[in-house]
Amino acid sequence: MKTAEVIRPETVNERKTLLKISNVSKVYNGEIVALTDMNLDVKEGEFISFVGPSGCGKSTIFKIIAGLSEPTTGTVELTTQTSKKESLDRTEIGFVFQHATLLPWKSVLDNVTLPLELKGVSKKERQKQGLDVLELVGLKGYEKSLPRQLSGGMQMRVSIARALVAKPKLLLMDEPFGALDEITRQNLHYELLKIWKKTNMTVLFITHNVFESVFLSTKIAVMSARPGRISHEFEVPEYERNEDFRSTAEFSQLVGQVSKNLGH
Ligand SMILES: Nc1ncnc2c1ncn2[C@@H]1O[C@H](COP(=O)(O)OP(=O)(O)OP(=O)(O)O)[C@@H](O)[C@H]1O
Repeated sequence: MKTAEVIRPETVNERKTLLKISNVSKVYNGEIVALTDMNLDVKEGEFISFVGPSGCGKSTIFKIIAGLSEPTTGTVELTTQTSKKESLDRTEIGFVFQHATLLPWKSVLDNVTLPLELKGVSKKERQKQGLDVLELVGLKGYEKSLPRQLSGGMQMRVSIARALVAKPKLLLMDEPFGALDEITRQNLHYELLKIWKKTNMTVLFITHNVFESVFLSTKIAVMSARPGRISHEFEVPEYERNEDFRSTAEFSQLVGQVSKNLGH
């Protein structure tokens, strides 16, 4: 079994494991080997970014974690459950995609509360939880708006709110800010970090942007070219994430380290 090279700061994370990916491989149609021998331990409360070349299997591992696809070999365990034997409890996993994928005819509030409606939660309770989560993402007052009346960044906030409304333990974000302009993207970085701290969630985040991965994460998982596996893990020390952090020597050094190991 190949193991990833772990580049650690002095402090070692002692938190409980939330998700364990063990020797996962995925072969599509009996011929396309998307993942091979992938291993990763995710601790509660971590924010892990996945970076790697296009087609290395980042979305594939997210689909396996979410229970939307089965691994060909290996296991993904969320606390005590194993996706090989039974699907993960989806209510504990939220998913945010690159595009907001909102229903255009439904109001912001109705979009956000859709997962609760599907679970049969009463209208009164749905509205309460929906308004709470809209406040959390900074969209208080927009509950009656339609998606087309919002900017791309605001639509993404709605999409994040919809994923948060069911109070997931684990949030999977597949290039959520990839289609946004740089200023909106940076504003959302701060918002997302605030939400992450406030909710104590565990976040897994796919990005092609190394700067973004260093700014947001507690750990960066670098994946090799297809067939993908984790080739390096970088733990990011607990710097205060503010505008100054982006111009520090530590930030540039981490960006350099991660970039140097991409594509290996
Ligand atoms: N349903 C599928 N059937 C067949 N092949 C697939 C399927 N889904 C993904 N693949 C292939 O598996 C490989 C990994 O795809 P995946 O989308 O997981 O990569 P990725 O790292 O997320 O890519 P990108 O960064 O471009 O979004 C690619 O070669 C892709 O073409």
